[in-house]
Order: sequence, then structure tokens, then C-alpha cells
Amino acid sequence: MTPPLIEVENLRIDLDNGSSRVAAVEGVSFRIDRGETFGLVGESGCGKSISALALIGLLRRPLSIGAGAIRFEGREIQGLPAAEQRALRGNRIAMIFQEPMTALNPVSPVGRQIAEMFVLHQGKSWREANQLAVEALASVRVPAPERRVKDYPHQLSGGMRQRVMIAVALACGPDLLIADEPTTALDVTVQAEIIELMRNLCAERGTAILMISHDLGLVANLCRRVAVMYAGRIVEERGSDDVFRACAHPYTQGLVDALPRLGTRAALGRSRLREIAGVVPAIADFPAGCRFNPRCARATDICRTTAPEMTLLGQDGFVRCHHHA
Ligand SMILES: Nc1ncnc2c1ncn2[C@@H]1O[C@H](COP(=O)(O)OP(=O)(O)OP(=O)(O)O)[C@@H](O)[C@H]1O
Repeated sequence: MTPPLIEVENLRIDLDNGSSRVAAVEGVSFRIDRGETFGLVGESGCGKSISALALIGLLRRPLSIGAGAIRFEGREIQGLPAAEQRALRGNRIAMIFQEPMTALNPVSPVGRQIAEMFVLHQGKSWREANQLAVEALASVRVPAPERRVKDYPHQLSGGMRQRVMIAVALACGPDLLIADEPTTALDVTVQAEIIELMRNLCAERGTAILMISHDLGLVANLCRRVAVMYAGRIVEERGSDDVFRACAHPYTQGLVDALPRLGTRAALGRSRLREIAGVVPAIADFPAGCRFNPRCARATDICRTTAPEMTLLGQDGFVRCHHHA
């Protein structure tokens, strides 16, 4: 049997605050197959971004991997020699972030930044790489790419910068693209264009996507499978259709209820959306038992003392809740 493209097993991420060590993320497991689209969703502070950073080896103190394994095509990444790890991250796993300005170099023309990828990772000559950069900009639908290659990031709009970021990320034909809130800073129409672009380019090239967002609607629209994260744990994983049809965890239900629906008063901005009452606890304040219990209408005594085990739902879903739907 071929191993999944990437597999995370029982990942724990520790936060070391000098005098003590607490788990910011715990027992996180998921797998993404070649060409698959997988979403990680949850409110701000649930641990989505640091899980992604762990995947590409970018966690920095005070955070570190405390336990678990991350395997790429069946091989544990942490065990690979440093040079192989770097090659994997440069060539086969790429990442785009919410704010391209933090990832793009402000004093280098965007064409050069794309060309650099071809020179560094594929050994192309600068002449060849410059031509490939023009083609890469055209592939992300930047108009007049021959002229735009000479632009600096600040000369481009937010949407155009995100397109450049995608061009840089896809330059070396990665097997996995990690997208962490890539459209949150953009307005809604530009958001939709960027997601569509990502979806089409990755589908054409067989690139798998790990999409990270607080927006369940966006994630479920793009991804085949969705994992819902709350306070450092995955509480439910389902096929995208099932998330809306039959979500099992009260937290997932809360995220579904918070989505604006077309034609409703909330979607028209005339009434407030139904928000989940309360906030995600800080790492040091994770409650005992089920971490969602203080915000949960279904909570009973057992929820306050005992962390729920995983319950399988059908062929390929699960939930962690004592009172799942
Ligand atoms: N460098 C850091 N030092 C200390 N705590 C951190 C650090 N980075 C993240 N955290 C904490 O880890 C937890 C998870 O953060 P993370 O950024 O992964 O959440 P998230 O779900 O991706 O939310 P967001 O969308 O806001 O990034 C949060 O409680 C956050 O405060």
C-alpha cells in the first residue's frame, strides 16, 4: 500500500515558558493523500498555524515538537539529515501566508524572487529562470507579466501580491501546498478569485492542499475533507459534505451556525450572525475534560472531568464528544 503524502501522528507541540511546559497542541493526527485537499478549521488561537509550522520545521522557541511523528511519503521528517529536510521543504512542501508582504522581499523585484526559486532549487540559469518567472506570473493570471516582473511588492495590490506568493510557492512544483489564511486580508471578490486560482492550479498539477482558516465555509468549499480544531485538539474530522449535512460536534455545529447563508437576513447584514458564546481559552487555562465544555450547551458532569475518546463516524470520519449528534 502506498503511504499517504503526509501523515501526522499524535503530534504534541510544547510551549516552554521558562518555569513550566504546557502542551499547546496535543494528540493531533491526520493524513493527506497525493493531490488531496484537506482543511484545518477553527477559531483564532486553536493551534492551526503552529501545527502547520511544525509540518515544515519552522517552529521556534518557546514552541517545540514534544511528541509524535510527521511522515512525508512514509519517511519521518525529523529523522532525515538536515540537507534532506531543507530540500523537502524547498521543493516538495511549500507554504503561503496571510500577508505576502512578510514573506516577499520588499527590496527585490517580484520576477527576481520567482526566478530565484528556479535557480536555487532547480539549478536553472538566470536567463532561463527569468523567462520561467514571466510564465509563472502568467499562470497566476497577473496581467502584463513581462512588465510586472520588474515591479516591487509594494507596487502591487494585495490580491496581486498573493498571486505572486502563489507563483513563488508553486514554482518548484511542490507536492503539498500549505495555505495559512491566504485570503483573510483580501476583500470578498478577490478572495474568491484567489481560492479558485489555487484550486485550479493545484488540480492541474496534482498538488495537495492543506488549507488553514477560521472560515468553515471557505474550507469546506475548497477541501474534500475537513478537520475541526479546538484548543489544541482535533474534535471532528469529516468529508466536507458531511460537515454541513450531519456535523457531530457541538463546536462544529457552532461554526456552521455562524456562517452567513445566502438570502438570510444575516447574509444581508441586517441581523447579527449567531456567534459561539465565549472565547478559546489560553493554553495555560485549558479546562479539564473536554476543552469545549465551558462553552457547550450539551455539557454534563462527565464533560468536565473526562476528555472524550475518538468515536468513528462511518468510513472515514470521527468525533471527540461525549454527547455527539
Ligand atoms: N511564539 C509563540 N509563543 C507563545 N505562544 C504562542 C506562539 N505562537 C503561538 N502561540 C500560542 O499558540 C496557540 C495557537 O496559536 P496558533 O497561531 O497556532 O492559532 P491559530 O488557530 O492558527 O490562530 P490564528 O488564526 O490566530 O493564527 C495560541 O494560544 C497562541 O497564543
